[in-house]
Amino acid sequence: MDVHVTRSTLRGTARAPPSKSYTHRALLAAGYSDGATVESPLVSADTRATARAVTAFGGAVAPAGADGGAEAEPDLADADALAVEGFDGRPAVPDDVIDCANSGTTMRLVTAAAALADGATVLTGDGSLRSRPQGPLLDALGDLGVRAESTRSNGQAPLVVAGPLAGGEVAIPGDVSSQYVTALLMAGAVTDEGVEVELTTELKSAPYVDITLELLADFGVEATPVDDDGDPLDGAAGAAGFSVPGGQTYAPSGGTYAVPGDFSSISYLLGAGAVAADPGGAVRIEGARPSAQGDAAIVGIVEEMGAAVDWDREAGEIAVERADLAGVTVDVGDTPDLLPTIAALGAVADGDTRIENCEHVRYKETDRVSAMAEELGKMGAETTEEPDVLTVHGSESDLRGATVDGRGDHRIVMALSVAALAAEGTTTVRGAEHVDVSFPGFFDAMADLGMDVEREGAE
Ligand SMILES: O=C(O)C1=C[C@@H](OP(=O)(O)O)[C@@H](O)[C@H](O)C1
Ligand SMILES: C=C(OP(=O)(O)O)C(=O)O
Repeated sequence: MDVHVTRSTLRGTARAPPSKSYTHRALLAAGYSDGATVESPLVSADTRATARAVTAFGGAVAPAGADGGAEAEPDLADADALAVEGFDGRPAVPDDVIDCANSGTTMRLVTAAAALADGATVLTGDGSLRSRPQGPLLDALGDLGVRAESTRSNGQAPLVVAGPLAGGEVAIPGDVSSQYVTALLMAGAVTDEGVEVELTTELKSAPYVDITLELLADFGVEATPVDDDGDPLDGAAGAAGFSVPGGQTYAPSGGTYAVPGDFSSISYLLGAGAVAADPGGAVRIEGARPSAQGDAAIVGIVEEMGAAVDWDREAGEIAVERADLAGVTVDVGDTPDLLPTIAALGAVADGDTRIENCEHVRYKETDRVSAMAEELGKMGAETTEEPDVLTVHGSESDLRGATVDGRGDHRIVMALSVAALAAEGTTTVRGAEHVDVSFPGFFDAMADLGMDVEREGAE
């Protein structure tokens, strides 16, 4: 699908979709349990992949309250809650290959789950996912005595994993993906011996491990970040390792778990308001309650760029007014998914926006550092790309409509659409259907706020 976005003025209220990161973890944690209900889940292409994996391991995922038919893949769309039948810590050997589609989180978390099964699991995904790094996790599982291989011996999917995993001590780098740590902690809790993870390089994307720790605690599972001396820390930032005792049982209090709103998705709504809210009004965002999400940093970033932002944390509501934005310097070591949004805002702002510590943002659905530099360039933005830094020269950028490529990447599509709101004329974003990965209702929400958007071709 192509979308044609013409410069527009926005006003009104949008609701943040539920968090993708929490939904993945909640579905898998419910799978590790003997059954639980996941309330207000994100139902999207990526979270469907995790639901498929839970089913492949012998669990089941269906809309809560639906009369339990035996459909292989029940329609989860629009479900307010999902009833998950668990596999109780003992995944069955899947009947078929697990297709993780475009979802890195699914592939990493499910690879470690597969290591618990007494037999082989094969995991694959789309072309993007089959080019992303899985080697460090395969090596770690290999060191723990499990067969864990890339079929092409290049550290990329397709993967073959054959357990069972008993637990133990393992070392892994922290600067490629935090999802490896999340995967080992979630699986480690149901091993016999538990797992101790030592980080050989500094942890990037650390708040995502905090999300994991928060969710594990809500499912009654203990896992602890530790410092160099093995002493416990309050959070994942600065951790030298992690420890999860084995023999634990997943069970959320009252049998249900509620997913909070998604701050990575909120970043587009907030960014759109900051560049295009009606001067006499504001854009309001609901579903923005605080949680462990590092991407809540977008609220402070947009404020620092000069927009008036009011966040009522208790009500979970953010109001943002349009402003003449100014460039900022931001370290995205903890918040890789904000890079496309910040780059788009930087192209609209005056002065330079320097996005530092971004090398790991190159290992996502696409190399997002190059993708944003090149696609914003087509719209007239000047950028400088270094391995670890992207600088957007806002003052030299004269944004105008162009045809840009979403690179098959949901975040590139949404960020370019935000830039398009402020560009002269009309911008065509190719491959816009990929928003289905994390924010299926993105263009409906934007149109409701007043975006002038035409959709062309199949969704
Ligand atoms: O654990 C998670 O839910 C995620 C972790 C991050 O990845 P990395 O840890 O690979 O940086 C993030 O980019 C991704 O969108 C979701
Ligand atoms: C990188 C992302 O997700 P994943 O790693 O799950 O593909 C993302 O949502 O931006």
